[in-house]
Amino acid sequence: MDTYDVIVIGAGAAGCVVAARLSEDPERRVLLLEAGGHNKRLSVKAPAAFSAQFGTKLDWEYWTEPEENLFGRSLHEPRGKLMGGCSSMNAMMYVRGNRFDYDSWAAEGAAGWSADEVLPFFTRSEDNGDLAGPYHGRGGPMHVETRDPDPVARRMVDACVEAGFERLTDLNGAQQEGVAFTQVNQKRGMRHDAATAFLGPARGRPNLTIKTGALVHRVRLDGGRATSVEVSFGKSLEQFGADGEIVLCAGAFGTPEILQRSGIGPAEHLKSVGVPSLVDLPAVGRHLMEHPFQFLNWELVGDDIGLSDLSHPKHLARWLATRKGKLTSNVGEALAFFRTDSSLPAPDMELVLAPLFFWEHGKREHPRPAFSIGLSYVAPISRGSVMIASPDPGQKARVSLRMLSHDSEVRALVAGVHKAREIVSQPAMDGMRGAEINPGLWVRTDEAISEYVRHTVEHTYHPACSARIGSPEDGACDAELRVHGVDGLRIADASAMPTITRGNTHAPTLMIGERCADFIRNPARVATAVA
Ligand SMILES: Cc1cc2nc3c(=O)[nH]c(=O)nc-3n(C[C@H](O)[C@H](O)[C@H](O)COP(=O)(O)OP(=O)(O)OC[C@H]3O[C@@H](n4cnc5c(N)ncnc54)[C@H](O)[C@@H]3O)c2cc1C
Repeated sequence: MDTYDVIVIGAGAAGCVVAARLSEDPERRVLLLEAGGHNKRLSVKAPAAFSAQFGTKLDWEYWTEPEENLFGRSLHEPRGKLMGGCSSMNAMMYVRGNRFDYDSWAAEGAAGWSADEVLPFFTRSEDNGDLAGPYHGRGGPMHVETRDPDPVARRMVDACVEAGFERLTDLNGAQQEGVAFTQVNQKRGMRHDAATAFLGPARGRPNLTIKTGALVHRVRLDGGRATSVEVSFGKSLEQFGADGEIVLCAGAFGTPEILQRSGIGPAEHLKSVGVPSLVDLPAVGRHLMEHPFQFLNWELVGDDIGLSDLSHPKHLARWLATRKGKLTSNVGEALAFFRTDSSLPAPDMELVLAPLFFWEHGKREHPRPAFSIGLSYVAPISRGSVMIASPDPGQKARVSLRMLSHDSEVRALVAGVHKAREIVSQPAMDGMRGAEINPGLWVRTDEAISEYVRHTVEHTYHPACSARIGSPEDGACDAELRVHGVDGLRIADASAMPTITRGNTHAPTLMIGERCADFIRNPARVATAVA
């Protein structure tokens, strides 16, 4: 059996950070295991093509169980199965969330995770091409920049300002509330995913071994310590030993799946699916959080057609020749944050402003040019679950979001629909605003909008918190990301978030990866966990 100092499971957003940082020490032998393959594909590199990956072999393609509050609909949760994980599939929006998120984490027991304490781990990763100052980093591995937005997106931002939003340049600075063009993870017109950014400079290191096509079945324990990993490459089964630590970075679905298959999770459930329980941790797979996402679309009239002709071959030709043009769009070109209720401590709604028709994960088309506003409800309270149905790693877990379990969540989305309509009615949109396509003007009353939301709401592709930091009764790991009841096993990915952040989840997950690497590199320096 080949043995390493550290084994990292999953080369997604956080896994790439952990493997790259830990292999900076040439004495540390690091193995990175990834079930998917390489990320050198057009649909990965060309920013606007991200949704072309959905339903392909690059997508784990999770579907939720029928959602009880959404008239029994099952929702598709695409998840990147390739180097970079979802960071190679996402819409590249670089958003850290609100400082209230991190201060709440710390207040609820996650010692060391307050906004001020996590800031250096955000800036350490960052190479911001446009913004500087105390909130931003230069020279880090992950490039961040503001693109040149489409004219339709510019007008949508002007309309937000007319509707009362403050115009900002930085949604990751002192103030999140307002409207700004999106900062994105792109470099020279291409996606800058975590594999490219973090592993690109690390690949040549002799102490870093990367294995793709490596489906991790389970972590093996010996005397309460995680000592090896069982992996299949096609039909052949192999085992790799860890002298030091094993770090789970398989994402909000993959990490609780692997823990449960390893016998670490809710004992009763594990027994019921034929897995011997080794460590009874009820919270593994519970507390799953996700942002509900409601799109609205309008027809676009006048000379500007936004990104509506994106699939025309001339745009691909231009991008291939120059890495410029419409294919560099991340679709969500501008973002606005606001509170649906002024008594809230922080914004609960993120508006994603997109100069094209987007509906059902980009699968639907509209015969005429259009633009969209997506409402991402960033302060949800519903909790779902990720539970394996068998010990077989080829069988995906049962995922339930239990989205919109609380009427207050629907009320917030209804307020968001009213706000989006108010924005679109502003003078800045005159000459551009056509007929409302979805929901359509006949859906007017709060009651009708509520019903419509339950029929059509999706998610923002942000599952999190399914193996979260918390006490052994309520969480999977402590504040230094160590799995409760097991030595030598940590969790570093979106599943570890105590609660979901108010914004997109990629940047916070990179930060979690940075923190995990720091915990492992500097065990004496880090504070003792409280959780
Ligand atoms: C379509 C889409 C759009 C998004 N848009 C944005 C956005 O614009 N901005 C933003 O901030 N966030 C966005 N996100 C969310 C963001 O990308 C994720 O929150 C983030 O990538 C999560 O990182 P992670 O490390 O937790 O998991 P992932 O990045 O999903 O990585 C997990 C890795 O583990 C691997 N893995 C899983 N199971 C196994 C196993 N058994 N064996 C071996 N390997 C395994 C996976 O293949 C994957 O590579 C989006 C996500 C999607 C899918």
